[in-house]
Amino acid sequence: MAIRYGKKDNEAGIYSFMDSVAKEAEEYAVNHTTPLSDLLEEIENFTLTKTPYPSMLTGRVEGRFLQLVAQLSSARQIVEVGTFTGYSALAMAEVLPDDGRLLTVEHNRDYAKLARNFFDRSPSGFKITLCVGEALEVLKTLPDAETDLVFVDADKQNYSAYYRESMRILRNGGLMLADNALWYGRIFDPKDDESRAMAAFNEEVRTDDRAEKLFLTIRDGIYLIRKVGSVR
Ligand SMILES: C[S@@+](CC[C@H](N)C(=O)[O-])C[C@H]1O[C@@H](n2cnc3c(N)ncnc32)[C@H](O)[C@@H]1O
Repeated sequence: MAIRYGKKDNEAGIYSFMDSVAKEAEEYAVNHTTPLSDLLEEIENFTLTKTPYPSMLTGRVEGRFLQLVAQLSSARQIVEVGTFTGYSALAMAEVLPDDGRLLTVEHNRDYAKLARNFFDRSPSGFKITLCVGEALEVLKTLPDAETDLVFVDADKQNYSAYYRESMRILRNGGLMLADNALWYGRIFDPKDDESRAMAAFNEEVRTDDRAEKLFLTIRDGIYLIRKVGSVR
């Protein structure tokens, strides 16, 4: 099924990266990428048609990418910051082995309820723990160096703080994926707090010798970071 992206979120609001830069390329990529499970397709359709901010959804290309990264890195312990309707969490959980676990954190109770209902319907739902709360507070409770993969997709002002906590909880060789690293192109000339925070986060990662990094222009940008040194 062909899926069309690029809806404006609201009248006042934000256009997706695809609208302004590469909508056709994005649709082409979607239609040349293996669809995910029926339930993930249902979550995607639900989110695109029934929620006020559909562009928050990662979607098929990024969902498949997250699955591949989890598979190729043989991840067993995954932490996600920003659940929304549960799409990316479930995508990664589906490729985890049965003894793998994914913790996802969401501070909006309504979104958490929607996600939990979807997780309950999935045969992979038992691998997911959904925590309702402030992501930074939850990350601070996690042990050092036991996580294989962190996916950050939430409030932009906290990305640097999420990065520091991720570098603490990741094992050496573990991976962090930071979504919206391009922040709709606003990082090139940041004019607001969120854009400045994203530009500062990208710069912090770029100059951190504890990390190998690859800046990907998939969708709204994904910063792929591999922890290679010990935490100072
Ligand atoms: C871009 S959406 C996540 C999309 C999701 N990863 C997906 O693929 O569908 C960001 C989510 O993070 C949540 N969020 C924002 N700030 C948060 C915080 N400080 N703690 C926990 N959740 C937060 C928002 O409520 C929102 O649901």
